Amino acid sequence: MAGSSSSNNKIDNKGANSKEYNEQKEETKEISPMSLNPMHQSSLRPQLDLTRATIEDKWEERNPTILLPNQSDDISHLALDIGGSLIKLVYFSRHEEHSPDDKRKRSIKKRFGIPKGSRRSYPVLGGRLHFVKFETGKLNECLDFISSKQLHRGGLDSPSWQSGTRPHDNPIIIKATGGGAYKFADVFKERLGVSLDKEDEMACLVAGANFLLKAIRHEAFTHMEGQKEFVQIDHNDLFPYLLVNIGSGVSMIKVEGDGKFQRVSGTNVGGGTYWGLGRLLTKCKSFDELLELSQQGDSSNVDMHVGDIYGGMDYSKIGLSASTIASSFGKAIAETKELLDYRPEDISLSLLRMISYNIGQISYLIALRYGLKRIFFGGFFIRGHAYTMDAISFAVHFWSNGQAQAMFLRHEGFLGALGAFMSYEKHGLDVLRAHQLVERFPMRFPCVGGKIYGPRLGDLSEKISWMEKFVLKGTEITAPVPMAPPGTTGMGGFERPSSRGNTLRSDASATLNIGVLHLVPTLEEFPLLADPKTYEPNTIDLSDHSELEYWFVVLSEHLPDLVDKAVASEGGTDDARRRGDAFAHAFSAHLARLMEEPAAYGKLGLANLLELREECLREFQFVDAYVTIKKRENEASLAVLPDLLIELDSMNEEERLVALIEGVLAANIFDWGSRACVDLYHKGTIIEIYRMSRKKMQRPWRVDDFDMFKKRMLGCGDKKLSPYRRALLFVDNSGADVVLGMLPLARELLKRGIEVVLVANSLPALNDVTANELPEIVAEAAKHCDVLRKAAEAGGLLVDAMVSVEEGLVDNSSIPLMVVENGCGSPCIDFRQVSSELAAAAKDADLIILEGMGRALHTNFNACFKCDALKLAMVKNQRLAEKLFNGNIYDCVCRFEPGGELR
Ligand SMILES: Nc1ncnc2c1ncn2[C@@H]1O[C@H](COP(=O)(O)OP(=O)(O)O)[C@@H](O)[C@H]1O
Ligand SMILES: CC(C)(COP(=O)(O)O)[C@@H](O)C(=O)NCCC(=O)O
Ligand SMILES: [Mn+2]
Repeated sequence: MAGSSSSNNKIDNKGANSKEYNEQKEETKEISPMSLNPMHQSSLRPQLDLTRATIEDKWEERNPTILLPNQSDDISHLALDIGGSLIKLVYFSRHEEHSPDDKRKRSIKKRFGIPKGSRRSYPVLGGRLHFVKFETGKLNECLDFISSKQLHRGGLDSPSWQSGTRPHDNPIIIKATGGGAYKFADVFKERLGVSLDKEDEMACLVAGANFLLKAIRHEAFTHMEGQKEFVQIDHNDLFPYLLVNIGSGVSMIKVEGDGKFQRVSGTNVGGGTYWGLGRLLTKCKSFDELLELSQQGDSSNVDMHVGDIYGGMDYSKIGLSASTIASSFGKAIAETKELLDYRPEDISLSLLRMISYNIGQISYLIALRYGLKRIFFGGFFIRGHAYTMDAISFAVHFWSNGQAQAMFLRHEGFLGALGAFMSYEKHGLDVLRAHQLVERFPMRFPCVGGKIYGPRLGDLSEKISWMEKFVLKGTEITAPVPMAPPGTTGMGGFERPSSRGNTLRSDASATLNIGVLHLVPTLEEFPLLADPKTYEPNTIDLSDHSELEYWFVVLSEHLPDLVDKAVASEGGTDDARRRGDAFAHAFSAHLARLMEEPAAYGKLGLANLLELREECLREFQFVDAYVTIKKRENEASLAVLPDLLIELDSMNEEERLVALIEGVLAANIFDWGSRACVDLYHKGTIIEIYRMSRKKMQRPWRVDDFDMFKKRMLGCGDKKLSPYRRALLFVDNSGADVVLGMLPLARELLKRGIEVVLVANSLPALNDVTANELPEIVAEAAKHCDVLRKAAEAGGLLVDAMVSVEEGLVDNSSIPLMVVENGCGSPCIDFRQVSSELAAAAKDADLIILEGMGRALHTNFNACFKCDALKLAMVKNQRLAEKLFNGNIYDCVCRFEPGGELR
């Protein structure tokens, strides 16, 4: 059970000894090679130095990069909110998600004229935002942290820090808000040599809240009776709202727009009251201890209820049931009892309820007074604690007679710090939109049963050795992303919030339910989505617990095989094996956490889970787990491609079109992510399995719109429709899937005069082919096929042709075959966030072909596009087949959906 800190749960961690350790202590990290790269210099400071500025990149006429050689890098990427109880830090680290600017990319850029996003104007893009907090009483720890990471000098990746040269006439200025910005200004100057640039606290809270509500999907949620539900806020219908920030004290702010707000009220009974009174009354040593006590409490031993006054009866005339609290702490008037006669657990719970109800009630009254329909609660008093949120929600619901509802924010306590960070105008964070933000959840703290047992896990080797120590002890590991206690005690009812689990997740780095925010400038919304507002990528929402349980088992069972492949991909060395085992433990821990609290990382769909697995592999430095398999399958498939093309060419056009679609569906069987398929691969060679799969392709398929597609392609009788101009083919797996399935289809489209863009992953995921790998595969295929060769040349895919493209020598009369990356590294695709290449290529496209289970079924099965869409996949999972169309494993889907005016 979590929270049972028996001695075998504890280890001797580096610098942590065998006791629970303060998680905020951080060791100085090594400078990564990436950070030494001058390319990673940030180009901003308060005053831009434009001397000797030059313009880079001749191709980017529209938005050339401006190099500022004399621009130093000493603006801070750190902002602070120093409150009465806690110091909150938001800091930026530069981690550009770099892929080499290769020839393929350059030729695509040239063709589509893709700008480099808004990077130049907003230098904070291309990195990560981190959220950390410290107790104000332990200011030194905070100063040590800043100093160890050199955050006040622009971070460890700042060149000015590495060279040790900082111009003395240019003082370091850090944006700070909260009372401590005044109170501790001298300490910051003395210890770090920085000046705090003070920003108004209320303005920061509002700026932070507005940014989060607009830019982060699933930031706001309701919490009633233990149930968390994310609320999608319409950006155009956000204002006005009431922001209630529950810190040490409470501020209530009426927000009417960006920078348009008024602090309309507040109360001195807040988080400081709970912690302060609670400490005096219970002798607790920490806020978390106090909160944890409340979870074992029974407040009826302390509170006076209506029933206590009315002889066990309800006071129904005015709608008060016997169990309603009539007077918090009212029972303590008994003269016969002293403080020690009360259980600290009961006191803590009573206090928590008293304060939460009081804040909820006042908030509702204020919202009523100012005619505000929405109330958002922030501040660290909430601490992602289910019971606290339920109590506040209950109060709002109770006093408004169900008319109003409380909403909470995932970044609850960081509003002010985020607002202060945004006040660095040149960072341009405020122009960021949801599609440029990706939240990730790396392992950060050694955590067992929800408790932290050591300092922040700095680098990979620390992560691995921590895992190994715990494995040796046979202890259950849970992912070190804290979460709220799960479940309810069943004590529910209207008068008593029910979510009182037995565990309290550690307050690790204060990142309760929040991850690291990646700011990715190159991501865009896919322009062909019919309705971006209602688009939901996930077909399967894992909020149905049985669904989550099923996928938990599927992914857990697949792990040993995945680890074997991953380890082999890195040469099977001891180091790779250690990383592989650590990855397995880390991913299992994520799964276990999500089983307990499905909303811990935001709204969870199957696509998120599959992506988490790929990210977790990358975290343990597995660059491409299926690299060998992919290579082998590509070679085998390329060897039989010429025969297949001859066979296809001998058919009439109708037969050929069926054979091509059949071929795509049959070859989609090569999926190393499917348990059933992997078992199958032991039974024959790739080509044998491919043949077997093709033989079984009898129509009608389970979903069979082929005739509609055929009519659109070939026309009907004398009636011919104008051909498509450009098709985007979202390819899936390496080997037969792409070589024997999608390439022949691409060739047919090219022959019909349709431009083809192959859209592939930016990063590896399972055995999916990547955009980087495709030019070589196409080049091999082109050796046996003139159509492909000419098209690939025109599309700048062949090495010689690439040079010609750069020199402008390519014959533009041929129909081009191009390759673009999709911007993701997952087996699924979320069309809200795709690469700028893909977005640019989509502008003239009038046909989309989505292939494979991940892209066409797990995601986008229900997606609508502005143009025609063909969704092709073989279902390689029994449950999914049953769920989607009452079908069976190996059923095939050929779904054609006319878009735009035809729909
Ligand atoms: N680890 C913690 N230590 C102290 N207080 C905490 C902790 N976690 C949550 N809290 C609660 O959060 C309150 C502070 O919230 P915060 O939003 O940071 O306000 P402030 O800016 O006034 O410090 C505390 O008064 C306490 O109720
Ligand atoms: C990850 C995948 C979606 C990839 O499928 P693909 O897109 O390659 O057709 C698929 O392998 C999958 O759903 N696997 C888990 C289900 C199973 O093992 O049955
Ligand atoms: Mn795949």
